[in-house]
Amino acid sequence: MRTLFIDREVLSYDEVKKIADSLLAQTPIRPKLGIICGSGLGALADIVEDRTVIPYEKIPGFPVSTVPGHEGKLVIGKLKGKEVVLMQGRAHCYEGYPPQKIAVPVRTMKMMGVQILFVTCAAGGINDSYQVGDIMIIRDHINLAGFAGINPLVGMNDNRFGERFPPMSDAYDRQIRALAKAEAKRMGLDPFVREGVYSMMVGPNFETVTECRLLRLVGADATGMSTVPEVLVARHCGMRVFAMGLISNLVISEYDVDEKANHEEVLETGQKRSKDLQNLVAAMVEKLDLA
Ligand SMILES: O=P(O)(O)O[C@@H]1C[C@H](O)[C@@H](CO)O1
Ligand code: HPA
Repeated sequence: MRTLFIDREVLSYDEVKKIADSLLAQTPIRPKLGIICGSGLGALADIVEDRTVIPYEKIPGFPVSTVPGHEGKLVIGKLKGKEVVLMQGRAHCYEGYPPQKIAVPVRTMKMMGVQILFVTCAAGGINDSYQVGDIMIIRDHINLAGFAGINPLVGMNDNRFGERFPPMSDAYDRQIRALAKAEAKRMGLDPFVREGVYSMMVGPNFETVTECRLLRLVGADATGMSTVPEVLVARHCGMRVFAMGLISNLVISEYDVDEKANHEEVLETGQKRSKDLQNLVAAMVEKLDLA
């Protein structure tokens, strides 16, 4: 297969199938739900039972996480009795991976039988009403990296993965978002659960003040460096997607102030909210219809 990017980073349908088959051979679990854990959110793996844990280095073709807060392990097991595969940490384009490489774990999960993908991330709050520790259910995204041509679907399209021109107007599943809001309310988490628009730039630097102001102007409520490529690939291959971002910090949108965004704060906020996120995900999974 030829692409505009580095050919050897694009795995063919058969190559992805081989990875999926080799993972399934290591476990009796047949996952219908996939979960990707963002920066500092890997504690979600603690609620998975009867686990098989496979480090990404041991999965040929998988991109390996190189960033603190991303353990880099695939956890296959049961959550509330449902069979799941969870990525404890992810790889990002800013680590040097072409977006087509970020596609590999998502397509692998699809070929393992996953129908619904939960994507989580840490994000900088842009919306003035947001506070650190809020959980933002993602309603839509702005693929700013895509504006610069960074999109995992660029290249020859293999129709066995999905169609050439997938729609994205309904990328974030309305029913699952409603379930998240209902469960958050039932659990008393609603004071800090929001719903908003996530924007993605590649990073790894945090944004300038003027970039933050631009993001606010174009309608972003929070910004990050991930999630969008995974969502594009998941929708391309027909998965239902739910995504949420933990507002791990507020972006700096005033000139000449002393505060600075930093990864330590991002990880700390993840730790502080980890129980709430575990409880919310567990409650949602319990109610989710995974035929
Ligand atoms: O993987 P996510 O998007 O959760 O991680 C965010 C973006 C950067 O990797 C990092 C910055 O602190 O957190
Ligand atoms: N900007 C971009 N990505 C992020 C941020 C941020 O402020 N916080 C966590 N991930």
